[in-house]
Amino acid sequence: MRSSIDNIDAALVHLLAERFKCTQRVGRLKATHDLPASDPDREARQIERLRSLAVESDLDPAFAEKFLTFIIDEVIRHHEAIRSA
Ligand SMILES: C=C(O[C@@H]1C=C(C(=O)O)C=C[C@H]1O)C(=O)O
Repeated sequence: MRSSIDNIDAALVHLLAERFKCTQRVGRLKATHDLPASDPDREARQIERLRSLAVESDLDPAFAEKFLTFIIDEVIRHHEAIRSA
């Protein structure tokens, strides 16, 4: 069991690293085109989507929302840092 948990944790880190590579590119585009760091409509759509995927997968939707919000907050922090660099 623990070796599967280790593999899953490694996959999560790799997936997050890929996601942050994409969001860093979005952050650079936003800074270039003078767009705001955060897009609340997109965030709300993503949160709703992830909540319903969580329900389908038998994962607590409140946890899925908390997890995504945690990641998005970090992305916005990166976008603001890119903007003020
Ligand atoms: C990555 C973006 O920037 C922000 C981060 C988001 C995310 O991490 O999913 C979503 C919306 C934005 O607030 C974007 O606008 O697509």
